[in-house]
Amino acid sequence: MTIPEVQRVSDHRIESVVPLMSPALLHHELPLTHELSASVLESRRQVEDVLNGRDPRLMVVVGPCSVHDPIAAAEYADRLRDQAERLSDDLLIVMRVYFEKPRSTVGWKGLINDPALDGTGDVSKGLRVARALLLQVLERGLPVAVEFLDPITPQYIADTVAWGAIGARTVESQVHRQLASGLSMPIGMKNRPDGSIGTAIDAINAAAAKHVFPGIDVSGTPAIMHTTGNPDAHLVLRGGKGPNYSAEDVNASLTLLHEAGLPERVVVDCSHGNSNKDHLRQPIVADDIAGQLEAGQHGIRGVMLESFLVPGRQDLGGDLTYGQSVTDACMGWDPTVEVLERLAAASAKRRAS
Ligand SMILES: O=C[C@H](O)[C@H](O)COP(=O)(O)O
Ligand SMILES: C=C(OP(=O)(O)O)C(=O)O
Repeated sequence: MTIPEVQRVSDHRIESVVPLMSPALLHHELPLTHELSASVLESRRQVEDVLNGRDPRLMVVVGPCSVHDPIAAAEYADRLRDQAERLSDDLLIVMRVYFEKPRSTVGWKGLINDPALDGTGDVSKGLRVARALLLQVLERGLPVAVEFLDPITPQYIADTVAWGAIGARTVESQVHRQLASGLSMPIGMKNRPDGSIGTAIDAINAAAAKHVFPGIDVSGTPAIMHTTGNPDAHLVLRGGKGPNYSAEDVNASLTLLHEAGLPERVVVDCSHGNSNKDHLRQPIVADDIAGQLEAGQHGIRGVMLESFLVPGRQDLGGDLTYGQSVTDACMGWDPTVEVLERLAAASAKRRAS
């Protein structure tokens, strides 16, 4: 067989192949210092304590739907740090620093995949920019949340993460469940976009088990990963065809978890299917959840909010408004502070009861 024939057989639909640095090289360029490692470990411990009911606070995962401008994200982190400190008796605030966007069909896939926002796909630059921002957020004293979408990228960034999500579109995927079984932090399993909670419960069980699968190690070498299983995978209610945040929905989910022999704990996402992607509805959802906390609902261990400096969303393409989402619509800063205060007061009341 001639070389051109071999190429036709193997790379028929590959346009080009561009080398990528190894995770170890990126860690070398942008190291997690000893101090920051200690802070990640401490944040993970706090997240685990909240999820396991040893810490009565409410976890709030809050931040932009996606990061497209690291400068605006760093400004957001500055503001959020002040709130996290101020409300720390009642809330464990974790910043959404989401770089990987799962698309229903096609669309911008996030800053790691396409840091220039124009489809040129400079993944090397994307990983560098992402890791640099993650370190900046940690330096501000905030724990970090991401969605894990690509099975290769965790080796580049997961050492900085205190809470991870497997999204609604990938929660049924064996690849993602295996990945979750080996990740070092608690993982939220979202209900499927059609509302299926059983699929997320299957994912929690699958992630708790040991797995063996092919992956890459930190040097970038193909490796067979043997995982221990992740005991801290948990359900995230994000709504489906309709919302699923009501007291009845939460109780029904807790019952399903109980019947599956799993800890009765949920995180409720105020955005996505629970707000019908209308950012103005997120405070309404959060207020309902606050009411449930005040009524003594201990199964709700966390809340997710999509929030940025400027409310709403914009399309990529033209001149961009600083601090506004380019994916789903986000709450603006002032309503975010009001929602955090409402949730903090409800968390305090629940603790007192
Ligand atoms: O969180 C963001 C979006 O909801 C998710 O990436 C799916 O977006 P899409 O349906 O617009 O592709
Ligand atoms: C994509 C997200 O959520 P979901 O998987 O629930 O759609 C997200 O939180 O950014």
